[in-house]
Amino acid sequence: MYGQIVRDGLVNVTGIEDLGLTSPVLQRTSDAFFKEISPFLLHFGMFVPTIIGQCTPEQQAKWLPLAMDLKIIGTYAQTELGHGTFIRGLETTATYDASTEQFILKTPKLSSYKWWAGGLGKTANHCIVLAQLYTKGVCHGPHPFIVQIRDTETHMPLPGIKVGEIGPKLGFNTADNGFLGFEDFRIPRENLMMKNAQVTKDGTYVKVARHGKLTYGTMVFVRVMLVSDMAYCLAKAVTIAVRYSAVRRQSQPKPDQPEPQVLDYLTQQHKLFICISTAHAMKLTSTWLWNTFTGVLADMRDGNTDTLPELHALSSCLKAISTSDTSALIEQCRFACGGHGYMYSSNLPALYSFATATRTYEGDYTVLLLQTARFLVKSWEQMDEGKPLTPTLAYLEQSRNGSQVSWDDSPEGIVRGFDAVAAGRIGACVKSIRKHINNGMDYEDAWQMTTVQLVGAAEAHCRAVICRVYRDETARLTAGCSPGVKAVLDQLSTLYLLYWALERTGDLLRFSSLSERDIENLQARYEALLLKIRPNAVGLVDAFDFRDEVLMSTLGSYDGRVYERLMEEALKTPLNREPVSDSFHKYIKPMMQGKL
Ligand SMILES: CC(C)(COP(=O)(O)OP(=O)(O)OC[C@H]1O[C@@H](n2cnc3c(N)ncnc32)[C@H](O)[C@@H]1OP(=O)(O)O)[C@@H](O)C(=O)NCCC(=O)NCCSC(=O)/C=C/CCCCCCCCCCCCC(=O)O
Ligand SMILES: Cc1cc2nc3c(=O)[nH]c(=O)nc-3n(C[C@H](O)[C@H](O)[C@H](O)COP(=O)(O)OP(=O)(O)OC[C@H]3O[C@@H](n4cnc5c(N)ncnc54)[C@H](O)[C@@H]3O)c2cc1C
Repeated sequence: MYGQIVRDGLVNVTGIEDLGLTSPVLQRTSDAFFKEISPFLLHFGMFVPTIIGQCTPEQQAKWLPLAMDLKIIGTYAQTELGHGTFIRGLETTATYDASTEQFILKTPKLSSYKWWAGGLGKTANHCIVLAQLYTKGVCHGPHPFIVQIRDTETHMPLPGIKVGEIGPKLGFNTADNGFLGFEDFRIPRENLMMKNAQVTKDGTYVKVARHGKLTYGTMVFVRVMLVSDMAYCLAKAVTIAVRYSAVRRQSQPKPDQPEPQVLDYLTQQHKLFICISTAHAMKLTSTWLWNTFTGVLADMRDGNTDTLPELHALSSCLKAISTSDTSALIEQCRFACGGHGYMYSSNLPALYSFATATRTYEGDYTVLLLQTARFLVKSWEQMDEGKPLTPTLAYLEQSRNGSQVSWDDSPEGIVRGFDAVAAGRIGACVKSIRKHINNGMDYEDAWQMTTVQLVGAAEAHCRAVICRVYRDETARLTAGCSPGVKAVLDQLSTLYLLYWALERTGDLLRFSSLSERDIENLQARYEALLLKIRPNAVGLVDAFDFRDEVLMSTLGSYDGRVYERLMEEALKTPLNREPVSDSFHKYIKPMMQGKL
């Protein structure tokens, strides 16, 4: 099994390398080899980006060619058995020994063991290790080190290294996630990645970065990438589910009528068409976020970190919401395919297990939304002090006078409605925190007592950002399209707004003049729009243009031969190699004869 995985991974990687392509393409093409992920994903997805983001030019000149030519294979080992979210609580230490100009790595107890790094179990021979940096008796917090853990010739773990595979998981089972422990393991001083902080030969710590959190930069990059990845995963899942729903005929709503395609049921359209819209919404938002990200990087290259807090807040909530929505909607696609959606050969289980993992790794959902909430509350307080708001929070101004937004069910009006909900929920959080403080709580406790509302406020902010970006980008990109294409894409973006307006009627009643009659109108418009989209549903998923080799699905193949493919796959299963399993003779027959 593992051997096949590595072979396929290398065919994929070397094929991409020969074509001179980059890691996102690796992620895309690896889908033709793996239903889950390549064992080399962490190498290209985090090890290489960390060398680029955390190393000096001299260090990059040494390590980057080795990594890009696969002369070394790396991963990213930050999480430990005892800590994943709380990076400042990581227990692995790197203590500088000036007499030898080395760092001594230690995992002082079991909970300090690195745990989870993809590819660490059996594939990688190097890794990025986040460890608490000690020099001259002072701890300077977690810093990144590049560490060789295996002999590049024999692949044996180096002396002082304990490494292995963590065992089966819900998914990601082609990633050999591993554990790693250090017993007084020495590395050269130069293996501290020194772009943002340095240690001189005599052990003096020199802070270089203009911002205290640049060590967390790789995580911001991956969070930005994952929004795009989620769009891609959801597009695959809804392609499978819509194509299957066009093939599947079931039940008889009208006597003496043939069984209809299940795609003709309004409830099926309700399950699936939001998935098509959301895939588009996430893709357009991910491109917008990527452009924001590259803009902030450019600012930081000019020494300006002022735009980093907003990027952190955006990448945190968009990663949280895109992964949460995608996990839920891929499961909805599975539900829409009945029993056959539960078959591994449908590929929906693997897509779900990948997406639901992404809701956790690279930053847990709740934790990241609270990071965004921290930025929202700070922005509200700055607005109160008359300071300017960042672009994505301009809508807070409308809440300054506290007047209720009048409901307008045009697409632009619905977008403004979501702005009002976000502003209202952030304001309610600020009010709650201030109430608790006035009642004698300190700020930290007042914050903790408001965290349920803060998570909701961050989600509302994120939803408002997605709605606005999706609406604006659709208008911009369809300006040059044919009327027919423009009409269909406008239907999808309007469906997204109507769907979420109906999901959030409580908030809209609270923070806008939405009435019960307005809700009835929204529901009627939504249902009518589902019917309008139905004729184009298969064409819309075909437009995602997934080859069968990438979709890897008995239910979603282009030719629609679902039952034949299900049976073909069933007959391949090892249990069907012999008509009678030897377990019959060993166990069942003796049991039937009372001999067990
Ligand atoms: C942020 C934490 C939760 C807390 O950190 P802490 O140090 O305690 O800070 P705070 O006290 O909370 O805040 C202090 C201030 O710092 C600001 N801050 C915090 N973080 C950042 C940041 N990242 N950037 C900037 N600023 C930041 C914060 O706002 C405060 O500011 P202020 O005082 O309010 O002004 C932190 O502990 C944390 O981040 N925890 C989460 C841990 C985590 O994310 N771990 C990830 C481990 S690695 C992992 O999980 C790997 C998984 C496998 C990945 C596989 C996929 C990889 C490749 C994907 C490539 C896909 C390609 C496909 C492309 C395509 O589809 O096209
Ligand atoms: C498939 C997979 C692959 C991974 N790959 C890697 C890898 O390659 N490299 C790597 O370093 N790591 C990796 N990880 C680890 C991953 O980054 C962590 O699991 C993730 O960051 C969550 O941290 P945790 O496990 O400590 O969860 P915890 O934070 O312990 O979460 C447990 C609960 O505590 C809650 N919680 C925690 N802190 C707070 C708070 N401040 N306020 C409110 N609630 C809170 C969470 O919301 C959650 O409900 C991987 C994980 C998975 C699942």
